[in-house]
Amino acid sequence: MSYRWGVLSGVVVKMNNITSPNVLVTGGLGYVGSHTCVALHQAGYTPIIYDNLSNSSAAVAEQLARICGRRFDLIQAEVGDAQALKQCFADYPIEAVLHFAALKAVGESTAQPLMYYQNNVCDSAILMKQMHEAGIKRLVFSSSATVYGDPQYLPIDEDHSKAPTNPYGWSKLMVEQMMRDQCQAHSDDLSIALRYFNPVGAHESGLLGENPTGIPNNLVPYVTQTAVGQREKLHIYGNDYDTPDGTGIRDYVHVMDLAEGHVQALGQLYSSNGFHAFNLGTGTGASVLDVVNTFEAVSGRAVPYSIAERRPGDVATTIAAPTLAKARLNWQASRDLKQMLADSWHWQSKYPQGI
Ligand SMILES: NC(=O)c1ccc[n+]([C@@H]2O[C@H](COP(=O)([O-])OP(=O)(O)OC[C@H]3O[C@@H](n4cnc5c(N)ncnc54)[C@H](O)[C@@H]3O)[C@@H](O)[C@H]2O)c1
Ligand SMILES: O=c1ccn([C@@H]2O[C@H](COP(=O)(O)OP(=O)(O)O[C@H]3O[C@H](CO)[C@@H](O)[C@H](O)[C@H]3O)[C@@H](O)[C@H]2O)c(=O)[nH]1
Repeated sequence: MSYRWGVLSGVVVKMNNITSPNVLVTGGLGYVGSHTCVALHQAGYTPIIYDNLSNSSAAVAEQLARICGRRFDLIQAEVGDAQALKQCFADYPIEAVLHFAALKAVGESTAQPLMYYQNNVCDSAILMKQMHEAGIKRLVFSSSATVYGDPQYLPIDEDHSKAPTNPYGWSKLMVEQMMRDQCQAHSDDLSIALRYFNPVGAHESGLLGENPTGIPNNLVPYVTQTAVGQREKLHIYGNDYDTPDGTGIRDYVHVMDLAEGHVQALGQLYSSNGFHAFNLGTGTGASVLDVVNTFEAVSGRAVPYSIAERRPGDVATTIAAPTLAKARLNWQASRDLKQMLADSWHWQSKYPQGI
């Protein structure tokens, strides 16, 4: 059965009659959201995907069906469309919302801040209002290590000062504040912000992965696209940082580890109310040259590179303290850098142009 809500709201396709708890996944066709749909399915939840396809492709839904052996219902709509949300909450009993949908390019957010505040903050307020009206009390939000700004100490724990250095980062911190205030106002609301460090890697099948449009901003997709021949060479942004090899150090975390972190966070939402924030990272750092060398070793491909100027806004090192997530969510990253890069390469070599 399929039916329309009208031009703005898109299409709902109802295909399944499943009794496992429904979880609404906004941005479920995107990079982290799609991998999380796999982990949710494995854990016995039914993801209902809600995405406007602004930065993803409907082909991801097909890949999910291949991995999971079933199709998930897909609602193509805007998070800021209150009517579409109302209809969705009327159509499905929803246990919890996992809110991934956002714009995420730091540079673009500096050039077009209002677009970021509208899409990431205002639309999140609309989502939270509709959740409240529908009596849905559980929310897991994709936050970012970017809320901390320039590290004052390492590793960065959740109490570190919050001082975003760009509108994207502020948009994440503002949504966290809305969640905090909403939980304060409604004592039975439960919400968790997960502050990701640097998500990389792909599903082990090679059927899902990071699918950036245009020239990648992030290191790992640039490395894999260079290795597959799409880019001539990698530009390493600075080799004069105060790090052992002079290149920037980051806490890379496998996207399937992140996905499993969301499942753990959902479990926590049944036992503890109020607002909580957790870092999701490994607690160890890798430099740009570590990434290049490890990638070459696992892929057998050369990655030509040259040293370029530092990129404005970059810091030398960010590393998470992931201890709170271990203590409270019983979550710990288990996949190492080799695995992350081998899986990224598996995906990229299978789909050189993405999907
Ligand atoms: N990937 C990272 O490096 C990283 C790091 C920290 C935090 N995050 C956060 O994690 C979340 C997921 O990131 P990702 O890397 O999967 O990004 P992504 O762009 O791959 O996925 C986001 C998805 O949301 C959809 N979307 C965006 N705005 C929407 C809207 N208004 N209504 C409906 N759908 C909308 C897009 O079409 C896309 O499918 C984002 O909130 C991002 O800010 C990502
Ligand atoms: O072509 C490239 C791209 C990156 N780098 C370097 O590689 C490292 C990692 O860069 P990148 O993958 O762009 O990640 P971050 O700059 O750490 O930013 C990511 O991680 C942050 C913390 O989660 C999020 O806020 C951002 O949105 C997300 O892009 C840094 O040292 C960069 O200078 C290069 O040398 N060449």
